[in-house]
Amino acid sequence: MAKTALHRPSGQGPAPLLTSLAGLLREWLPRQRWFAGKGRPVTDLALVSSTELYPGCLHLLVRTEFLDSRSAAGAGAPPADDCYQLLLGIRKVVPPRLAHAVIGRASAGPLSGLMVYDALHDTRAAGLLLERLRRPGTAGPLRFERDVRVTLPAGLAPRLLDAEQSNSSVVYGDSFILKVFRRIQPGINPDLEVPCALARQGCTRVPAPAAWFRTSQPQEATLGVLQPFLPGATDGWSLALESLAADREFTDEAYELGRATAEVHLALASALPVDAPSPPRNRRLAEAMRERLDAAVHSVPELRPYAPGLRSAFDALASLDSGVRPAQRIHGDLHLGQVLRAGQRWSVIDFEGEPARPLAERRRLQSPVRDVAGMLRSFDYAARSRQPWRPEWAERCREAYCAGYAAEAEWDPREEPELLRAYETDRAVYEVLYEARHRPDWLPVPMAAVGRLASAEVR
Ligand SMILES: Nc1ncnc2c1ncn2[C@@H]1O[C@H](COP(=O)(O)OP(=O)(O)O)[C@@H](O)[C@H]1O
Ligand SMILES: O=P(O)(O)O[C@H]1O[C@H](CO)[C@@H](O[C@H]2O[C@H](CO)[C@@H](O)[C@H](O)[C@H]2O)[C@H](O)[C@H]1O
Repeated sequence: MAKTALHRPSGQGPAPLLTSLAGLLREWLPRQRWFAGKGRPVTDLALVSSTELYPGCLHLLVRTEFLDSRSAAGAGAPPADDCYQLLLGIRKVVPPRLAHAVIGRASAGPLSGLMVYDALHDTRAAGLLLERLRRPGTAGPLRFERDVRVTLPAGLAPRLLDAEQSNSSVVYGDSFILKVFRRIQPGINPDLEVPCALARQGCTRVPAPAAWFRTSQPQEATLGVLQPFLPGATDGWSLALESLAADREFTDEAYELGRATAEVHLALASALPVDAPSPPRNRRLAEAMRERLDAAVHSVPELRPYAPGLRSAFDALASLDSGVRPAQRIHGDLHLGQVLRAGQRWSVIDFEGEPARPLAERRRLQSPVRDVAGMLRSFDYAARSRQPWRPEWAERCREAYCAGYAAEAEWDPREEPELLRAYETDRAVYEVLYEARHRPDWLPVPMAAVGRLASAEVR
């Protein structure tokens, strides 16, 4: 990844503060669910920016450096680095209600002897963050902005979500939810950009951003987005598992979900640029998929025996000379955990894209078939996550989802079999990497799909 100012601090950062925090953070960061360098020790740490949000609460951007022996370059690879957003509380004594949020006691530097904790767990800090968003303005390099047409009441009670997340989210009084991005990359985050564009387009399937904050130093980057909370909503993953446990069909829900996905894609194609299909683009796409597979084989050697079969999916895409959908902005990481159902209606959330990919890549125009493939993989995941495995349940959901999509979009993703297979394969490879890094117990789920896809012919 190209180094940017967010990755390369200017060197004039508040070094004494780092003396207080480096040891604590080096230990604490790799244990966080949202830390992308899982399992790799932090070899170096630097402050990119530090802002006192209010006395006793520091906003930090920190750069972590780690040895990525799993990268395609192997054990001799240069250190990789990431930038993370932290909100740290500093107190002499941490009350018992915040014991679980403690990072440790600083033993040196200006904070010597003081306790440091993750301030997002602190209702006072989370409440003050909402106050900042209610009253647009700046704090050092941070800018707080909002849609002035939305009423943001004062004093909404905050609670930090306890979900398995790539970021951290705080719910305010069941009215709003603030996503605080953890891994920060320069540029506008698609999770702000895309929902704003959809709101302008009048699409109501996606909660519209009500407020957000960003930094302008050392580079422009989105730090957090506040949006309406959908009360009583349940995510698609929980609903699918409930339906499997009760031996119920999920085809009506899958059909509606297909329609909702198509509605969002149509709105995105109107709101943001679209690119005509072309054979060179197919070849470039297939090449990128091959490269990702090679890198994944390096990291997860279990993939190696399947690689030739998986590559054949990418070869089939490369040799297509027509019939591929135009590229447009898409969701980019669509799965059952990214859709919420309240009453009979599906909403779509989390337009960040696959968190491990660079921001520029996530903002690229892509085929909407990629999202369809993501959701198809998710039905398979649900069916395989329980015993007995129910492949026919997943198959019926997949068909219903595509039928719903076709009814709304007026084109059927099943009419693009080479593209669909290539994207499903690419997604399964991503999932193998994701599970190997984050949830090794789940690795057999995408590996089973890899086995199927490697031996599959285009249907
Ligand atoms: N607008 C919303 N209304 C209700 N719940 C939400 C909303 N947005 C997110 N959530 C909840 O927060 C969880 C995490 O949100 P998500 O955007 O997927 O975060 P991350 O990118 O960190 O994974 C979701 O699974 C969902 O349960
Ligand atoms: O954190 P995000 O929601 O942005 O997405 C990441 O984590 C997901 C798991 O929480 C992961 O999704 C995979 O597991 C899901 C079941 O837990 C399954 O429904 C998805 O189909 C499967 O891809 C996702 O890949 C990852 O980017």
